[in-house]
Amino acid sequence: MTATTRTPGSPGSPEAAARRSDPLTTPDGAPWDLLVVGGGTAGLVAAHTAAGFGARTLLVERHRTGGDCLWTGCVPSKALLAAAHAAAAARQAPRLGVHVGDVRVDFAEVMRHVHATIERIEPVDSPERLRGAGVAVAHGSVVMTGPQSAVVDGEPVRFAQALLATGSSPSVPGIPGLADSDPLTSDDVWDLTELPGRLLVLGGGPIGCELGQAFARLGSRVDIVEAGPRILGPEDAHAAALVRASLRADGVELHEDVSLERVEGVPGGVTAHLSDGTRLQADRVLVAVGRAPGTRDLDLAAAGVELTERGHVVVDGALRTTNPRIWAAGDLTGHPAFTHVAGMHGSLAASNAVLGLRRKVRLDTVPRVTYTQPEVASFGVGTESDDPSHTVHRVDAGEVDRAVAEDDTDGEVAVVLDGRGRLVGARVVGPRAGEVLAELTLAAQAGVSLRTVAGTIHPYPAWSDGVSKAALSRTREELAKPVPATVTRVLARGRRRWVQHRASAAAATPPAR
Ligand SMILES: Cc1cc2nc3c(=O)[nH]c(=O)nc-3n(C[C@H](O)[C@H](O)[C@H](O)COP(=O)(O)OP(=O)(O)OC[C@H]3O[C@@H](n4cnc5c(N)ncnc54)[C@H](O)[C@@H]3O)c2cc1C
Ligand SMILES: NC(=O)c1ccc[n+]([C@@H]2O[C@H](COP(=O)([O-])OP(=O)(O)OC[C@H]3O[C@@H](n4cnc5c(N)ncnc54)[C@H](O)[C@@H]3O)[C@@H](O)[C@H]2O)c1
Repeated sequence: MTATTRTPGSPGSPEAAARRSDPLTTPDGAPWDLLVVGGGTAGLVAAHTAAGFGARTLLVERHRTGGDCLWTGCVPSKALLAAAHAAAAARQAPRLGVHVGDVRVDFAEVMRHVHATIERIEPVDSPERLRGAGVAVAHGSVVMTGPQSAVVDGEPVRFAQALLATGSSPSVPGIPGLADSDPLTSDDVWDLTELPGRLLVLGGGPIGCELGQAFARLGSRVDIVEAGPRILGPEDAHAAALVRASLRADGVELHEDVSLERVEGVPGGVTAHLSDGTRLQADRVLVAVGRAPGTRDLDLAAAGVELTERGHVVVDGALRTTNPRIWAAGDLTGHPAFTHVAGMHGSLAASNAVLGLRRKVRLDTVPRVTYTQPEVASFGVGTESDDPSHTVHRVDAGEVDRAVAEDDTDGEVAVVLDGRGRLVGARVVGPRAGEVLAELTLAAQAGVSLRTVAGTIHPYPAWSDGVSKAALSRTREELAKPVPATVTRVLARGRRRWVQHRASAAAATPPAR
């Protein structure tokens, strides 16, 4: 934990290292081949890719490289969930005959684990790693001044091409009294030193459900207020129902299809007034109602880069903006806001820019995983598709022996096929759902048929047995159709006659001496 014992900003501290800037001009004064704006996942991967191809690349980051994922997103949230799920596993152990006594959570230690996790991963995303790969790194805020020019904290910089990767930040709605209640967001919840006794989570999307469950399992009394009809809106009703039941078992109070009308400060906390008349008391409010693209301060109009109504950068399938010399990747594009998308798109946009390619993004196989318990993982067409040509094959976790052995059967594997039998979507709910889904994502991406998945030997009793069973159920259904059923019956009958014929021929032949 040396980083926390140094004086912030002192020479040699991580803060000072993050602020060290390379010159904004190339050694010969020519424009940069690629200016990368933003050092989150999209910018980091783009800069590494471009420099790897020999492009003279400058990355400018205004805060700290690593972006949302490392400092305030995926990494701390999964570290917090690891502690929360460990507490829940200890509490649930008696159902397997294991008694661990009272479970005690030390929140300060949990947060030390969260920050130690960030610290262990940080070097991978560091300016030193970028410089080692041949990327020049500068600290500062970029503002565009023209189609091929910008300033970094007022200093001019010229580029042949640029790649925008400024990400997104939490939205805080203008609900009366909310701003005055000092609400937490995913940006600063990691600074908490004490577990809030009562936490009101506004928004039941992935952040609201993951953090709501985490805080409940660590000991907070949690209310989640979701304005939409149900939590985890893009997932289907069955997946949401399984997560809802699990959250309730953790003691979370869910208020779905209800909005927060106003927040009133009271001694020691707030009273939240909901549209159904409910009043909730809370010590803190955590706002998780979506994110706004980081495009406001860039003066993109000066560069000829158009924005959508919601402020996302307009990009074509090759991630080129309306300025043909400027590309964009990550959360600011409005593509699914995930680290794996930001990374893949950062790499693709950089290769397109530097090598003059026109490779296109593919969005139909983008996986999304919510790391609640049960975990929910899906891609492509949902199981509630109203296209009559789509068929859905489901396997309940109760049919998966591993789930039975672990007494964890609240889940399922479901695959969606189009009218031509192609895999166009899948959803897995249960332990390691993200890992289990990966095989199906690859199959859809590579155009591998479900019959090939069914014919692949899956280890028993792995969680992937559910995928194998779903694929086999489809194959059996295919074989039961009139034509294949007739063909297989005819083949079996013919084979039986042939075997009988050979047996009687052998019986009629005298044995050789
Ligand atoms: C709580 C939470 C949990 C999450 N969990 C997951 C998860 O489990 N899995 C997953 O795939 N995704 C997860 N995400 C989403 C994921 O973090 C983002 O999709 C991803 O980090 C986006 O990367 P990015 O590069 O587009 O943007 P960012 O990481 O936001 O990077 C943008 C960078 O640009 C810099 N910047 C902005 N403006 C300027 C400027 N003018 N000049 C210079 N620099 C600038 C910023 O300082 C920032 O460092 C989570 C998000 C949150 C909030
Ligand atoms: N596991 C993961 O991959 C993961 C985890 C967390 C976040 N993320 C990414 O971060 C993004 C942002 O997450 P998020 O959960 O903040 O946003 P979100 O947009 O995915 O969900 C926000 C939820 O808040 C609800 N909502 C909106 N306004 C509201 C209001 N005034 N009151 C109550 N509810 C309201 C919406 O109906 C929605 O259900 C996600 O879209 C996701 O891409 C990913």
